[in-house]
Amino acid sequence: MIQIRNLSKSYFVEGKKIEVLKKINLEIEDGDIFGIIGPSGAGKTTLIRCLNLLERPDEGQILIDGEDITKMKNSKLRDVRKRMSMIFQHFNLLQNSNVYKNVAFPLEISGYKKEMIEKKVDELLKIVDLEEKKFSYPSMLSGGQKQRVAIARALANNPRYILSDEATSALDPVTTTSILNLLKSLNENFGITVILITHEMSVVKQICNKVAFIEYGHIVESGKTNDILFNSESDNIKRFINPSHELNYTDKNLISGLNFA
Ligand SMILES: Nc1ncnc2c1ncn2[C@@H]1O[C@H](COP(=O)(O)OP(=O)(O)OP(=O)(O)O)[C@@H](O)[C@H]1O
Repeated sequence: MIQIRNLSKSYFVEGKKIEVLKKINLEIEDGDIFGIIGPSGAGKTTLIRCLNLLERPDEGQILIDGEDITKMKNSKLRDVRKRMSMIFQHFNLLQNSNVYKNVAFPLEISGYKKEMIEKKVDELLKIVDLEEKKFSYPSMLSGGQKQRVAIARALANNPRYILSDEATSALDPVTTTSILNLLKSLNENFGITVILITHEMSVVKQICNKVAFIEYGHIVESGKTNDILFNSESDNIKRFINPSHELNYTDKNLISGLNFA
């Protein structure tokens, strides 16, 4: 289980402090497909980057099975991070390496022997259904195929968590569904917990069992997906789910006070 406790993060831009995450509290249980949704600039990417300490939080704790990873050092931290793989909107593949080399890369870094790497890459390409593209280069692949390579690479170190940062945002709806189905099957068949950032409600509806809505660096609400989708009291969430949602009284007053002339 991951427990995020009072996590805060600010940046300083030209001497001005920008508070990006403000006392975030969240719990992600093993086996969850946990969606983090919210408008652009809400702090979603920063939050996910804090989870694997690509960004160091200023305050707060990130407990994995009760142990605070922000206090861990060297090899212990390396081991925890190794089991948190990330996938990205733009795939981040090595353009001058073929599919085999891209997937083999983390295994080479981990010091596996050549025969072991060959066996493992073949297994991984089978899981993502890309065996026939083993010697293709990224430029020869579709967006969905590139994301499958990235997922195979992400699986190389037997991750406990996959952190997905808008991994389907550059894909068409059909390809999005196929990538989401792949993530769901990894969750079901290998017990991998998926933490998924998206600004698309359709993604959350398709695979997330839980969801947190983040806005201006705050968690507005989190819980089971259906509870957030159907029972949320928050107007901001309702509007995010359904942009044509009726504005509340304060919003109407605000708009009627504006001068559109
Ligand atoms: N390294 C940085 N230095 C300064 N400001 C940053 C940095 N990274 C992010 N920010 C700012 O933090 C805020 C949150 O950014 P973040 O990328 O986490 O939001 P997001 O919810 O993922 O947005 P989007 O959906 O557009 O990707 C933004 O105002 C952004 O400009």
